[in-house]
Amino acid sequence: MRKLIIGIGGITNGGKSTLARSLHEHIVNSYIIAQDTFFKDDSLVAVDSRGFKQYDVLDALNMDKMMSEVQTWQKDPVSFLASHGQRTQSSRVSETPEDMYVLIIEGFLIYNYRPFNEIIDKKYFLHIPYDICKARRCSRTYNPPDPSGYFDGHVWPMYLKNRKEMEDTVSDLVFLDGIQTRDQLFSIVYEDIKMEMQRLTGND
Ligand SMILES: Nc1ncnc2c1ncn2[C@@H]1O[C@H](COP(=O)(O)OP(=O)(O)O)[C@@H](O)[C@H]1O
Ligand SMILES: O=C(O)c1ccc[n+]([C@@H]2O[C@H](COP(=O)([O-])O)[C@@H](O)[C@H]2O)c1
Repeated sequence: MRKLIIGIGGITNGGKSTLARSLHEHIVNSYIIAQDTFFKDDSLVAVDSRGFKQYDVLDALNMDKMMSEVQTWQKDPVSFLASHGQRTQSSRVSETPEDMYVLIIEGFLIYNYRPFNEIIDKKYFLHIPYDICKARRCSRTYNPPDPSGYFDGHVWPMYLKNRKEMEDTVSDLVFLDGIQTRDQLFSIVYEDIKMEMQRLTGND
C-alpha cells in the first residue's frame, strides 16, 4: 500500500474546497478532511475589544481532533474509508495507481499547525488579491454571519499575520494563483499529483 497526503491551504475564499473536491472526484480512494468542520462552538471562540469573534486563529479550531482524524487515516486508510461510508474502489480504469491511498487536507490554517507540516507530502497554497477575496467573502454567508467591518477588521489582518508566520516556518509550499479558472487550477495540481503518485510507485 502507498499513501500520499496532499495539503490544499490558502486564503479564505481562495477556491480551496472547490479544488479539493475536483481532486477527490478524480483520484480513486481519496478522502478530504476539511479544517472548517473543526471550528469550536461559537461560545468558545474569543472576542476582541471591538466585539469581533476571533475565528481566524488556530485557537478557534479543534486541531487535536483534526489531527486525530488524520492519524486514524494514516494507521489504516482502508478501514478509515469503510468507516466513513466510502467503499474502496479498483483503480483499473483510472489514472490512480493501484493500491494508492490519498488524503487531502484542506483549510485556511493548515500550514500554521506544525504537526501537519511534518506529514503533508505536497503543500499547495491558493492566494487571491484583496479585492477579489473581499468580494467573494461578502457574497458568502458563514454561520455565524460576518458582522459589518469584519473582513477589514479581522479576516484580512489575520490573513497577513498567519501568512507571514507560515512563510517564516514552511519552505516547501507550491503557491497557486487563485484567479485562474477552476479548470486551470485543477489541471496544474492534478498533473503534479499524478507525477508524485508515479514517483512513489516507481520507488517500490
Ligand atoms: N477558480 C475560481 N474562479 C472563480 N471563482 C471561484 C474559483 N474557485 C472557487 N470559486 C468561487 O469562490 C467562492 C469560494 O470558493 P471555495 O472553494 O468555497 O473557497 P474556500 O474553500 O477557499 O473558502 C465560491 O463561490 C466558488 O464558487
Ligand atoms: O465554519 C464556521 O463555523 C465559521 C464560523 C465563522 C467564521 N468562519 C470563517 O471561516 C473562514 C475559513 O473558511 P474558508 O472556507 O473561508 O477558508 C475564516 O476566515 C472564518 O472567519 C467559519
